[in-house]
Amino acid sequence: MKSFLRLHTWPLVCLAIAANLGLQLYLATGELKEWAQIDWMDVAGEGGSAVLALVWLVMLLRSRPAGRVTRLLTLGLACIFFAWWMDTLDEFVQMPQQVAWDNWLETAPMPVGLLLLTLGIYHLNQEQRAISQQMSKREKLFREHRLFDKVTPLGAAEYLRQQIQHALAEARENEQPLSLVAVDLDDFDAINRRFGQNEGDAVLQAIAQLLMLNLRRQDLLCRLAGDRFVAVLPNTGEAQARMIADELQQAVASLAHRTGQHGERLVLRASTAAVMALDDDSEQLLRRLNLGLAKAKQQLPRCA
Ligand SMILES: Nc1nc2c(ncn2[C@@H]2O[C@H](COP(=O)(O)OP(=O)(O)OP(=O)(O)O)[C@@H](O)[C@H]2O)c(=O)[nH]1
Repeated sequence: MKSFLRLHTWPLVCLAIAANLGLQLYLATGELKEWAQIDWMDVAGEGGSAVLALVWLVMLLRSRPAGRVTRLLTLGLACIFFAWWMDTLDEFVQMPQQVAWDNWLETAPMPVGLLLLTLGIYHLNQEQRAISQQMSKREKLFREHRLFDKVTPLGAAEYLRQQIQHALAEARENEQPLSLVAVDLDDFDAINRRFGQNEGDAVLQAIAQLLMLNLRRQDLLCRLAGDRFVAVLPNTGEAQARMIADELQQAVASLAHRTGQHGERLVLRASTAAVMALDDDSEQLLRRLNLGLAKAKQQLPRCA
């Protein structure tokens, strides 16, 4: 609970301030109703809805990683909670006849909240479709458990090798280019040492999801080893593969990953390499890719 509160301090504090401001405003302007004037059915309906909106908000914040979808859904639910909260206060406080802004406070946040929620659900849907497309590739060989990684939902090294062989054969048959891109986290070992293996696993999972979302429908992402991911890019030349590698590198650098225990923000960086298949077989192609990555790593500034 403590770590949850620490992770989501800002949205929760802002919501508490807004709810409290609403309460203070009503108390300063109106008069508390007599016990007999209170409509308890309305209190139960509107108050219950406000509580449910708050429960949804907490469930959302507990289950989702930070990002645009989470922000939109959080804002939407916060507006909906606020509208129901103000509606509930109305049952306890009699506002003067001439005051009209209380109606605005009760009704205006609701359509705004629903709009934000709709936008959030739209982007969530896009995100899920991208993940499902990647997952469906995994399901093709679902029974071959050993081919799949234990930490991320990706194919492991052997699966990657098989898929490169298939992709090479297909590329030759269709006379199309084929490229590979590798993404390798920089100084990942330090995360394991500082935060432990479980946090390291969480980072690998977040990176796997992020890379999948940034690849195209036809691409296949696998985890080659440790913190090294490889994407197979059908019908892609070297220049385009290089561009995709740069995009993936930027996506990693802008990921806002926070540790599960203390909510510390981790700054992640990755090195990338891109190669296009020439006359090589899958092993030669992977070797060239690893060489490219070793070169990129050599250019990194090293800590003393
Ligand atoms: N948490 C976690 N760590 C892993 C896993 N597989 C490998 N590792 C660790 O990943 C680290 C990889 O270390 P290195 O290859 O030196 O990579 P690095 O620290 O990113 O260094 P550079 O690549 O040179 O920047 C090692 O500490 C491995 O123990 C895994 O499944 N989970």
